[in-house]
Amino acid sequence: MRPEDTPGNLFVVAAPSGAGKSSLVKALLELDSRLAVSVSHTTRKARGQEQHGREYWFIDEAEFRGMIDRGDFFEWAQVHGNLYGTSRSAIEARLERGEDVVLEIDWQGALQIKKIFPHAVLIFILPPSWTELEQRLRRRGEDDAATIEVRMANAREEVAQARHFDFVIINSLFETALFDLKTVVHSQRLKYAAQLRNRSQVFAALDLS
Ligand SMILES: Nc1nc2c(ncn2[C@@H]2O[C@H](COP(=O)(O)OP(=O)(O)O)[C@@H](O)[C@H]2O)c(=O)[nH]1
Ligand SMILES: Nc1ncnc2c1ncn2[C@@H]1O[C@H](COP(=O)(O)OP(=O)(O)O)[C@@H](O)[C@H]1O
Repeated sequence: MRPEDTPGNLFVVAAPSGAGKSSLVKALLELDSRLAVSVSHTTRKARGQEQHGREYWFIDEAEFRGMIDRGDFFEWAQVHGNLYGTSRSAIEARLERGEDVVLEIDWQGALQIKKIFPHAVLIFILPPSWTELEQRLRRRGEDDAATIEVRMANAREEVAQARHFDFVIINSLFETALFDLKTVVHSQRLKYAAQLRNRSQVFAALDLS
């Protein structure tokens, strides 16, 4: 099966660091049992509460380069000085089984994914302002001042990429942004179902069977 023929829906969520993408995706997953998140590989060091295999597969650069050489990644990119990648094993089997998958990756990865999976739905999350973005990074309390500075500088370039995405959601009030995200997911499922000719497939896709 070619990647673009896989029956599952693929959602890609990108945002500048601190915009609230992980919080939104986590809340979405709690509400939507048909959605699974793909766990990426990274060379970044784990933060306090993060667990190997839950937030990320934390590996060193030699291991990461080995995976690149073996063609294990659908996409990978350097972001804020670290390497991040989506492995084939993280999403291929799920999509082939017809399950919906969400990727939380940066804009470079999102555009690579769109080339491989043209049906992927790209969603960009924006913060309400630069000031609020910086405050969220500080309030999160996970990064030192230098790291926050790099992320704020990179945010300018990242936000400029929003125009390549299918949807843009402003995460001002959390519940409103979550509702917007749910609507995009629901709408994509309905669109996919409407394209199916077989009645039972339509019902299954709508979860009405
Ligand atoms: N291209 C790509 N980017 C990723 C992947 N996983 C995470 N990222 C992105 O890397 C950036 C930094 O992520 P992270 O270190 O978790 O910091 P955070 O966004 O501040 O929580 C974010 O833009 C993520 O979306 C991946 O597999 N591929
Ligand atoms: N709508 C919101 N209003 C206020 N704070 C938020 C909102 N959404 C997320 N946050 C907070 O902002 C910080 C960054 O969110 P996070 O999900 O880690 O961002 P990202 O994954 O985009 O880097 C966290 O402390 C989170 O609780």
